[in-house]
Amino acid sequence: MPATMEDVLSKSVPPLPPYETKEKSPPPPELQSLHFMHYYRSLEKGQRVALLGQLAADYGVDHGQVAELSSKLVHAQQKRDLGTVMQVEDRLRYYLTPQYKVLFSHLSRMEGGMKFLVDLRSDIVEGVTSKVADAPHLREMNGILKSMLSEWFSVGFLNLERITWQSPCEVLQKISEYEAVHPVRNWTDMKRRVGPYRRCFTFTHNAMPGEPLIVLHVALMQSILGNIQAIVKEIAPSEVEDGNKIKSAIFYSISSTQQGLQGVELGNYLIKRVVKELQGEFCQISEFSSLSPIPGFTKWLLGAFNSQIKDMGRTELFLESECKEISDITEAPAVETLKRLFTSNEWMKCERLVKALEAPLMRLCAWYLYGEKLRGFALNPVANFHLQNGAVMWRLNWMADTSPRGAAASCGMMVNYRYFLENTSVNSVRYLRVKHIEASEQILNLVSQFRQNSKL
Ligand SMILES: CC(C)(COP(=O)(O)OP(=O)(O)O)[C@@H](O)C(=O)NCCC(N)=O
Repeated sequence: MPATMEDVLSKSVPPLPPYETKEKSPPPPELQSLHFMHYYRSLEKGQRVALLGQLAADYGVDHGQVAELSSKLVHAQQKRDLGTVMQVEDRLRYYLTPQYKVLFSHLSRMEGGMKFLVDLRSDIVEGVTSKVADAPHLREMNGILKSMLSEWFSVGFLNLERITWQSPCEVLQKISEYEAVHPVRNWTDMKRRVGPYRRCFTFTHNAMPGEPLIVLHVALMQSILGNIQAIVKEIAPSEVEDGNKIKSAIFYSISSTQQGLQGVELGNYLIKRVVKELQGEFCQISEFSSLSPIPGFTKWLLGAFNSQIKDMGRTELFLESECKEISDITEAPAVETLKRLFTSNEWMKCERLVKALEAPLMRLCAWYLYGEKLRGFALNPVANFHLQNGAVMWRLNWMADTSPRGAAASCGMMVNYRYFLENTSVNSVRYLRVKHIEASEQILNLVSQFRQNSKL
């Protein structure tokens, strides 16, 4: 008779030891936790979410115990009995521990257990976002497991590894497969990314050997670049790397490889750690900046454009003079041209059109990055990531990525988020606390041009 979820859970989730013997309770038999791992892995995706929902709901906090202790605490406070208050608070702290936390702790100490927990959290994250399971309990379990993972994957337990052409082939293969920003085309491309004037760093964890947790690609240049083709398409230089030429580090791709570590902020830690590494290697290096894509801009622009056409029969995103110039160049109504613009990169081959579109698209994109918000934070996820890290929205670049991918995502524009090392902490706090976006004069000028010339 196959075991039911309830059987497996009741046998493999160890009870919270009584408060009085919490220090002396032996761990549950490893077999129990192993059984849970094997059973969980045997389930289909949908069954896993159902089990997680049941685990979260039935093996969480003992609410009865918490309620009883809470009333005891109120009573002790009313009697101003500090000794009892302290005792009851310590019990309360203990009994606010969900039962499943004991299971997670045991799993983390088992062979392959950490990777299992990271993958389990990935399923929880998917369950929470897809809302298929008991959301409040699942959200609580997601938070508990995230904070446990944040401790287990804090910087002190992470290994910074530099990937080179001499790294194991399987690691280079993984780096290539994990690249989520500028896909690696072939082994020549991969060799270029770890060759002269390039660095590739990862964080690894001893509990997940051979698994790069997050990958950062860096270009070492004489100045902060505003064009990705100059980085990813360039043929490897014949010259040997000359450290004296290196003044700037451009972070041109960063990719997290474990969805289960979402929210653990590995990207922020990796960037800051790599900055220290590069400062140690190159005494002249003084500038640190990303060269970031702007995923979602074209889609946002098309949405705003279509709703204006639908509501008013015309667009107010572009000046009349701009529409006229576009229509003169294409000998077609500006609206038709602009619609084509958002769905193909043909316009990039027409020099006059590229020139005519620069001013409007740059001011619209600056507004999209600086003005469009989600719960008060930057709507664009890449902007939000770098601003959380304390970077400055520093420079918007025209024709920065003329690949079909760059054209489709953001009409070919890219942005530099610059890390002024002495200001990142202050900028990060201001962004997270009061949602202030630190931006350069170029960005602010483009935003004020938007406010004067375009209407959403
Ligand atoms: C940008 C990335 C690396 C941030 O990862 P991380 O620091 O772990 O984010 P989080 O812990 O804040 O969720 C991650 O969101 C990612 O891989 N995004 C897709 C690729 C990209 N660079 O936009």
